[in-house]
Amino acid sequence: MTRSILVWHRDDLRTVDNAALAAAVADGDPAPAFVFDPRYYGERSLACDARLRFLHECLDDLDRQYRDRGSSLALRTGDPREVLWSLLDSGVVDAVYCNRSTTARYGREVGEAVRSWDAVTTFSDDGIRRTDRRHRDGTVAVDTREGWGNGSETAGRWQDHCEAYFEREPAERPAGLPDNPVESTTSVEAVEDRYDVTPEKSDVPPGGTVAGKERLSAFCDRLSEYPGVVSPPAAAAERSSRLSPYLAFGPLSVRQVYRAVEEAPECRGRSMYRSRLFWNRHYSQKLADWPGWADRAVNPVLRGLFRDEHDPELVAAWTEGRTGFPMVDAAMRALVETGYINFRTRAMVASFFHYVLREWWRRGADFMYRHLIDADPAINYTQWQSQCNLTGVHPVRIYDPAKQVREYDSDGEFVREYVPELAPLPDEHLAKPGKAPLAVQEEAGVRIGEDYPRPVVDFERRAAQTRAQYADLADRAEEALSDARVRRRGSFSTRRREEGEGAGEGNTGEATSEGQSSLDDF
Ligand SMILES: Cc1cc2nc3c(=O)[nH]c(=O)nc-3n(C[C@H](O)[C@H](O)[C@H](O)COP(=O)(O)OP(=O)(O)OC[C@H]3O[C@@H](n4cnc5c(N)ncnc54)[C@H](O)[C@@H]3O)c2cc1C
Repeated sequence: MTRSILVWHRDDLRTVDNAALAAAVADGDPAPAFVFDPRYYGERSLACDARLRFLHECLDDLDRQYRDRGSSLALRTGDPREVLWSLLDSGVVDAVYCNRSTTARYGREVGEAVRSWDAVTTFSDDGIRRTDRRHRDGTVAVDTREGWGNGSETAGRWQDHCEAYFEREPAERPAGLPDNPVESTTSVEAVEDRYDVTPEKSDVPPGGTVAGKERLSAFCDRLSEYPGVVSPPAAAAERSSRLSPYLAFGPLSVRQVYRAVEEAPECRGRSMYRSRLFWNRHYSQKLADWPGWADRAVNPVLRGLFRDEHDPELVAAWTEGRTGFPMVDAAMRALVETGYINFRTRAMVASFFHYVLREWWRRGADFMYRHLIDADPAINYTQWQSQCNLTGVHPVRIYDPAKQVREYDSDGEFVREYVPELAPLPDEHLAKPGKAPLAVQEEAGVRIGEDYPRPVVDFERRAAQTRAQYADLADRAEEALSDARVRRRGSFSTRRREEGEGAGEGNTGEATSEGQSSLDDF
């Protein structure tokens, strides 16, 4: 008798390049399903409504793909462990197939529980090395990045593994499918009504494979522009790929994007972009190796840093974009209004939160995670830890927000869009509006201290205080790295450490955020 195989979709919302679906087609009758978990909805959820809407659009699109082939996407609500167990237990399906998802906290707990059942088969055709052999503390027993970049014979093994993934032919979309024996007990509309999903963000891209493919094809046509648009925040919002939410929810796979980009004419933009797709896989690998990334500092000496100094007023000024530092405020308002800011700007606000406001990184990382449409635990939390040097191997890079305005928004396009109260000021005063002479303020009709706040902290003083504190901790942090497991978690790049990345830009200790410009630069 043909086996009925439930294909459990999570962050793989596509029918092409889907190993679990392809295997279900080969082994029986696929029954595709998605389970809305109430944990991701409501006040305490770490997903904003705009991200939930993006997910819902992806589900509508996935359902259309299945319907075009004679099936449909079954929708259920509840704890996936209970929903899937009851479908297996009642005999509606005989087995569950799913792709491995690299996540943390609750999502990982659910995934691991389901994966342990005999009736469940998991697939990991995603460039991530999973050994699943674990130490007692949950870390992998085999170093998946063994030999990486250290000149040994095994150097580059992870890179080879990842490259092989990119080069392998992806599974094709199934042609025709049987009826889905799993009935939907809910709908996207019912879930939106029940949890009052009312997105307030603007300029959010539409979800789904069709929209993702259109975006990918338009981006491939302008790949040569990429190096020039990736850093300035206004240009990046308009002209960088903006494919990250599609990669996070999976209406497009990283491999599909990689292969489309490989077909474009060779140019610097193409190789830069290709590197970023490796970074995407690299950070997933880091989280797969150690799920603790989302919760605690890699280096035990730096754990809990600034946690007790918490100042709710400062955190509110940061989240609401009223710190008195125009680039930080524009960035935070852009994040909340649109769910997107580019890499450099994310790095700057993270660095500002931790080093300058001297706040515990997790509060900032969770806030950003909630608002990003492309929120990916593997990238967000590892990036926060690296920007805040919680590994003990990175330089303390403190971005000067005024310098960011001068270098990446010199015509004030980004600051004026998100901090309109500063718009009438001449360009040269947008970096430090408090320094604008009173006559200039008067002529522009902008009073700093009334229409726009003065800086909430003394940047130089706080930056110096933090640098001194990190210097004090340096020896102990270095010592903690003698524990092989800690060192391995923090091992982004031996090369970067040797070359002292971050010493550039006038010895301010500020790194270029494009420091990772090649595959060796992890
Ligand atoms: C503090 C911080 C938090 C971040 N959180 C996330 C997150 O939750 N989700 C997320 O997708 N990206 C995150 N990034 C990485 C990066 O900022 C975004 O991937 C990028 O801005 C998305 O825009 P894009 O699609 O136009 O990127 P492009 O510049 O067009 O890059 C293409 C793709 O490459 C990948 N990529 C780019 N930069 C990185 C990077 N540094 N690390 C890993 N992958 C990368 C992304 O998948 C991206 O879609 C974070 C960066 C920082 C500094």
